[in-house]
Amino acid sequence: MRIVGLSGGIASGKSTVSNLFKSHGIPVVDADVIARKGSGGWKKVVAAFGEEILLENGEVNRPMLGQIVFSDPDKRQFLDRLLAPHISSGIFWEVVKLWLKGYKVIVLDVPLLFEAKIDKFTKPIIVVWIDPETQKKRLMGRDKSNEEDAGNRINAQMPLDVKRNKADIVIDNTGSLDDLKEQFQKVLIEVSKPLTGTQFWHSRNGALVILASLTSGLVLCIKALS
Ligand SMILES: CC(C)(COP(=O)(O)OP(=O)(O)OC[C@H]1O[C@@H](n2cnc3c(N)ncnc32)[C@H](O)[C@@H]1O)[C@@H](O)C(=O)NCCC(=O)NCCS
Ligand SMILES: Nc1ncnc2c1ncn2[C@@H]1O[C@H](COP(=O)(O)OP(=O)(O)OP(=O)(O)O)[C@@H](O)[C@H]1O
Repeated sequence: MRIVGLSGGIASGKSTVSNLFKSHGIPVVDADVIARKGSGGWKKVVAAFGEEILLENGEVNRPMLGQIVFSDPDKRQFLDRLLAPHISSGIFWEVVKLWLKGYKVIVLDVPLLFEAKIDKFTKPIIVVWIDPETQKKRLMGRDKSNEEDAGNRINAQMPLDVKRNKADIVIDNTGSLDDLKEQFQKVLIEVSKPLTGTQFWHSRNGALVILASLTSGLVLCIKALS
């Protein structure tokens, strides 16, 4: 199985690229662990930040929690530590489900792929890059936020240029959506190439071949001994 890593900076265009993968039939696992009411991550967030962080329907008020953690680095690190095990196990089980379904290529959309050291499990690693000015503009436009708030969120992450240097494939999303789609076509060809030997043996079909070989080997041994 090929596990492609997808990362980038805030508002650099990861979700837009994710949607392109999905529209081409490639499943995307994302790291959203606190959304579901009653989940382990949700319970920890409520215990740590209080019920005032909840909306009337019991879901986490994400803009409110974002406001709290992005204006206080200690609280953000605390939230990260709280959620890290849930993020890892959530991703792991989603990958297992897709493996069982026989998918050969899947994408992990993880904003903090490098920070959380999940990059070592993914190949290739795609980073959606954008120039800093356009990033701030798009972030402020999308979230209707001011410059200070946008700056806090951008500064909470590893600099995008550092992420770019760690990438196998860089998508530059500074231009138009058509530019992005053009680059995406090349990326799609790259990630859809035949699996390498290791990736094949790590896929469900590879595991079935191993199982079938072991079973027939065992049967032959038993026959030879009887
Ligand atoms: C802070 C929260 C409530 C904000 O929720 P909201 O719906 O407003 O934003 P969303 O989840 O879509 O995140 C938007 C972007 O913010 C950035 N971001 C999110 N969390 C963090 C963080 N802890 N540190 C740095 N950047 C972050 C990412 O680029 C992300 O793509 C939420 O992101 C959260 O719970 N974050 C902590 C855990 C987490 O999901 N970490 C990122 C996954 S590895
Ligand atoms: N090439 C583009 N041209 C113009 N707008 C774009 C382009 N790509 C993305 N956008 C817009 O920029 C904003 C950020 O994009 P998107 O939500 O995909 O980023 P993201 O990296 O997933 O963000 P986050 O880190 O906050 O989850 C959105 O409003 C999106 O519609």
